[in-house]
Amino acid sequence: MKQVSVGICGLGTVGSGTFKVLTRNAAIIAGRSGCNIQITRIASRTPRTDIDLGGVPFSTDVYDVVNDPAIDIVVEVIGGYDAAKELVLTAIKNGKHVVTANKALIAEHGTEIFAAAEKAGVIVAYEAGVAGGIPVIKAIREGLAGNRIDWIAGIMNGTGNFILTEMRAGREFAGVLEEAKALGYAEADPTFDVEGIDAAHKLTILASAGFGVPLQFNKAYTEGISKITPYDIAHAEQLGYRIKHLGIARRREEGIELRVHPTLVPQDHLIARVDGVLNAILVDGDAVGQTMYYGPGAGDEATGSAVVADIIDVARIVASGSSLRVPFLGFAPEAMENLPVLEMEDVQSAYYLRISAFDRPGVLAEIATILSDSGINIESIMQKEFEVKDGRIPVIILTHTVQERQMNGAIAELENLPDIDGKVVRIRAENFN
Ligand SMILES: NC(=O)c1ccc[n+]([C@@H]2O[C@H](COP(=O)([O-])OP(=O)(O)OC[C@H]3O[C@@H](n4cnc5c(N)ncnc54)[C@H](O)[C@@H]3O)[C@@H](O)[C@H]2O)c1
Ligand SMILES: N[C@@H](CCO)C(=O)O
Ligand code: NA
Repeated sequence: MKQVSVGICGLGTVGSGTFKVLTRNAAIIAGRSGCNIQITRIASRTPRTDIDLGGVPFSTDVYDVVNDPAIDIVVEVIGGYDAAKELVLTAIKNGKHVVTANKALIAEHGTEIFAAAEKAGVIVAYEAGVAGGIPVIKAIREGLAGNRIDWIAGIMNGTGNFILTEMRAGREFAGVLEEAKALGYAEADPTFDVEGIDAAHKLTILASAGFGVPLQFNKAYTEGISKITPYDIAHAEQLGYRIKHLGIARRREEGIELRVHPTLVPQDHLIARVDGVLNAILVDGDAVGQTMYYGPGAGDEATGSAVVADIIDVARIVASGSSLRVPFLGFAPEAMENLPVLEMEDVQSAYYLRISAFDRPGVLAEIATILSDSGINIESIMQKEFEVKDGRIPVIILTHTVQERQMNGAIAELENLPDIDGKVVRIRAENFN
């Protein structure tokens, strides 16, 4: 049996989950991989006294792992950018395969890292970075390899979904975020979760693997959930929708839509039922139609499950000596297409609007005229007399799909009306057609 030696860098949530899964399921893993996979070194800045490392040498310097000539696979689960990038590039230079859970690193520096790995003839695997334990990278790069993928959309941040789920049950934003941090779901900087940056990292990777376009995180549109109010959650429900924080990547002839924002989804769609820390990714392929991948998007052993699957993949390839590998982003580098990422003004979406109108006769007609003159069709409109407060009444509108540019123009006109008070609240809506 081929010996494969693994070194783990970072013994936090994911590092410890990986250690536990690899250790507990060693016999199953040996059976599946045909290899004797052993953890031979662990390094992490903060030692853990709560885990029995079974005599595996531990140090606080990750370069004890990266520079150990006996190690075949380096697992990078320290997180962050600079130190992680340096670690990964050094491991590659040292001829080691890398398994990482670091989507920020791949989304922002993947092009450089993959090029270095290609040159060195080593593998960089990152399944754990996208939707944690859900094998969605495997599904897209391998299971759906025969399809032209047209769009990918989903809940790709567990912390954000946990917050929205608990807010629907009446809890306050800040308290739920504290709980998500304590449960180990949140990023080191939780604004990455709340403001959609983490989801945009994952979406960037999914779009590349799905469409065969370069990683373009800096072009992704990112809007968080911190401005979502219980009022809008309740009114979306009354319209038959639920608010979810979605990443949406759509391939159109003229380019790629790449956007993360709160989104109204139909209550009877499966995705509306995905609650708590769970994630779900919908992938639409021309041959297969819509498929959905659902499961835990964060957590120690759930994420460890994906890290270990990548380790097994690498071990099988190392053991077989095969040079035929799944390309890092699912397409041969020379087959990647330089499709542009569309400006946000060019994306197409339906919209939920909340307008604070002075309760005067004719105001609804004024609103309807502006929307209709802008080519925007109204799907439904809601106004409740009993909600009048300080002479203002909320008007809730759901529109059909339009170009964001049209909507921006209409909103600017609405906000100029003397009968409208303050800013119009807009939340995009999606029907997955
Ligand atoms: N927590 C999750 O559920 C989850 C899920 C998927 C992906 N991820 C990703 O996995 C990575 C790790 O996340 P985590 O939640 O395990 O973080 P964590 O903070 O729990 O663990 C990171 C560990 O690495 C150590 N570390 C950090 N920098 C170091 C350095 N320069 N040298 C040595 N040790 C260092 C820290 O001391 C800590 O023990 C991140 O990239 C994160 O985005 C996390
Ligand atoms: N902070 C991330 C971890 C998993 O990538 C989340 O909540 O989804
Ligand atoms: Na995954």
